[in-house]
Amino acid sequence: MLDKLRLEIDSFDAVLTETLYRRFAAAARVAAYKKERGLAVYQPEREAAVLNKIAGIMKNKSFGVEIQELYRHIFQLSRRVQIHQVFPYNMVFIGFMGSGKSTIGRYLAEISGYNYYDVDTMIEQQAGQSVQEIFSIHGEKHFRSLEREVVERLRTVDHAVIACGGGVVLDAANVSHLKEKGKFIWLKAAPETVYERLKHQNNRPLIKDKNFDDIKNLLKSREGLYGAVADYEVATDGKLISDIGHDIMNMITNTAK
Ligand SMILES: Nc1ncnc2c1ncn2[C@@H]1O[C@H](COP(=O)(O)OP(=O)(O)O)[C@@H](O)[C@H]1O
Ligand SMILES: O=C(O)C1=C[C@@H](OP(=O)(O)O)[C@@H](O)[C@H](O)C1
Ligand SMILES: [Mg+2]
Repeated sequence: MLDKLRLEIDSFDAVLTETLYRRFAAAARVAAYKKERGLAVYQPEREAAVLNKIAGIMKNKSFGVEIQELYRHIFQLSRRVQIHQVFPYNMVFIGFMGSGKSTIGRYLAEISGYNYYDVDTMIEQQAGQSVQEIFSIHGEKHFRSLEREVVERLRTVDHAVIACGGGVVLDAANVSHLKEKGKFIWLKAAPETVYERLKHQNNRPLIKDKNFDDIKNLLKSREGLYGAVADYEVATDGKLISDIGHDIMNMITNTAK
C-alpha cells in the first residue's frame, strides 16, 4: 500500500519538476524583456493578481493555504531568477555608519530572495562578542583582522546581499575579495542624517560619545574611499527604506553594468 502511494507521489514529482523548470525558464525570459523596456522586476501587484487567479482555478480548496504559501515562495525564487538573469552579481552595500547598509540590505535580500550576510553580525558570531566588546577589549586592529577573515570567507558566496561595516573599504584586500563576485552599492547619507539616526544608539565604538563635528570629519575622510570603489551611488536622506529598496532594485536590474 505504502509503495503504491509512493509511486503515485513519484509520478507527481516528475510532473512538478518539469513544470517548475518551465515556469522558472519563462520567468527568466520575462526578465530580459523587462530589462529591455526598463520595467520593474519586482511587481507586487502582479504577484497578488496571480495569487488571486490561482485561488479561483483551484478545484479542491483543501490545501489552499499550503498552495498559496508555496506560491509565495515560488514568487520569491522567480524574482531571484529574474534578478540573477540581468544582474549576475552579489549586492555589496558600502557606506558610512548609519547610512542604512544593514537595514536596506535586509530589505533587498527579502525582496530579491537572495541570502543575507551582515559582516558585523558574522564577526560577532565568530568572536562570541559584540562589536562594542571587541573594540573595547581587543582594540580596532583585532576587529579589522576579524573583518578580513569574514570577508575572505564571503568570497565564495553567491546570490548574496552583503551588508558591510563602514570600515570595510579601509583594506584593499577586502575590496578586491568582495569585487570578485559583487557590485558595490554606496549608500550615502549627510552627516546630519547619520547623527539623527544614530544619536540614541551606542553600539558603534568609533562614534560613541562623539559630537556632530567629529562625525562630519570622519565621514569626510571616508567619502573618497567609498567613491573610489562604488559601482552605484544612492542618496538615502529623507527617503523611506522601502522606496530606497525598490529604487535600488530597479537601478541594478535596468542598468546592470
Ligand atoms: N532610510 C532610512 N530612514 C530612516 N531610518 C533609517 C533609514 N535607513 C536606516 N535607518 C535607521 O538608521 C539606523 C542605522 O541603520 P543601519 O542599517 O544599522 O545602518 P548601517 O548598517 O549602515 O550602519 C537604524 O536604526 C535604522 O533603522
Ligand atoms: O565604519 C566603521 O569603521 C565601522 C562600522 C560599523 O558598521 P556599520 O557601518 O554597519 O555601523 C562596524 O563595522 C564598526 O563599528 C566599525
Ligand atoms: Mg550595519
